[in-house]
Amino acid sequence: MVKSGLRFARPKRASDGDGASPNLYVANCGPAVGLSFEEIESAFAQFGEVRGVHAADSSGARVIVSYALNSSAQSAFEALNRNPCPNLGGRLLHIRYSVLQSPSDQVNDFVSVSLEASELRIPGLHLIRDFVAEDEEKELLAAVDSRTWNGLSKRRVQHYGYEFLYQIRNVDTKHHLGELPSFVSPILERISSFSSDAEAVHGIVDQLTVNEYPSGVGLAPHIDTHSAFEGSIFSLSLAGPCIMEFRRYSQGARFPSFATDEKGNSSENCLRKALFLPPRSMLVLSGEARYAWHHYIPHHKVDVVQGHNLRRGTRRVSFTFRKVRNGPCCCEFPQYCDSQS
Ligand SMILES: O=C(O)CCC(=O)C(=O)O
Ligand SMILES: [Fe+2]
Repeated sequence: MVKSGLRFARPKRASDGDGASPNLYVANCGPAVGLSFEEIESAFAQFGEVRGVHAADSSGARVIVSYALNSSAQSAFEALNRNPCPNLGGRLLHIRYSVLQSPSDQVNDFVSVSLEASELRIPGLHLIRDFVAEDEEKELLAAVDSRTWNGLSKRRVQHYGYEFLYQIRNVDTKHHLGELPSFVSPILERISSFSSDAEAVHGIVDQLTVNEYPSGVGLAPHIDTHSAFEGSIFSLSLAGPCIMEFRRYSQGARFPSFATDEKGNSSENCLRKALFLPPRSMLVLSGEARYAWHHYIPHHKVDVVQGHNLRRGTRRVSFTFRKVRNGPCCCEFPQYCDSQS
């Protein structure tokens, strides 16, 4: 039985709710690790009446098992926590007591994922599938793999044209690294022929960041700094898929009055929409999509897309092409603009 509509939280402190909750937060357990809700329910039902099994978040690997009685939760906790569970293929479960969140604390971690950019109805957001062919994808990956990667804490990057400095979220304009490498010339040609953006022509896109994300690694919600780049942003996905979430915060972006946790969950209400990015597709962000919406890659190994669990590849490599800005940004979204605040 899968219930939705109720949200449970992992207690903030290990002792919170110990033995005083009928709800267990169970990690390493769920459809993403090959366990159906029915199997989970029947394994936990040995310890008492199970009222429901809920997805704890959109990872597919963490569930809430909700008992009728606290004592059942306690028995299951004592028997199964950090012990291989014989009825679930010997899986080692990590269990904590969970508490029901009050509606004001609830953060909706479930955003339905579209396959088509047009369904999101975000002006300036476009996705072009099969922007490169499979053999070109291999060549592009081989080209960057023969160059030096720079290690960040969870992913690796390469910068061309200008270096992007993560501490200041801006580019070092005084230090030109040279022309973009010749292996991206066909991509630049295609960008200029596909794009209606007059600025986005070959030779005018002058900065490239290549990101390599291992499976399970994402990117914190952000808007690319307005004062750093002008025109459209073009991001080519290679090697593996991911989902990208778009968020429109009412408070603006530069001096946010909200806090986001490591999953990007925010205490402030925002509009959230998500798009599946298949390998070899080109995402184009312009206008409102580029200047007013945060983009975010959740830190998932498995994305739930239209009811299917899609496992990320061992890596996703993206090529993000941008144009370094000359002069301040004069966009129509001053609340998100570092040049205008
Ligand atoms: O990996 C991607 O597609 C997006 C990268 C990105 O948003 C960035 O580098 O600012
Ligand atoms: Fe970005």
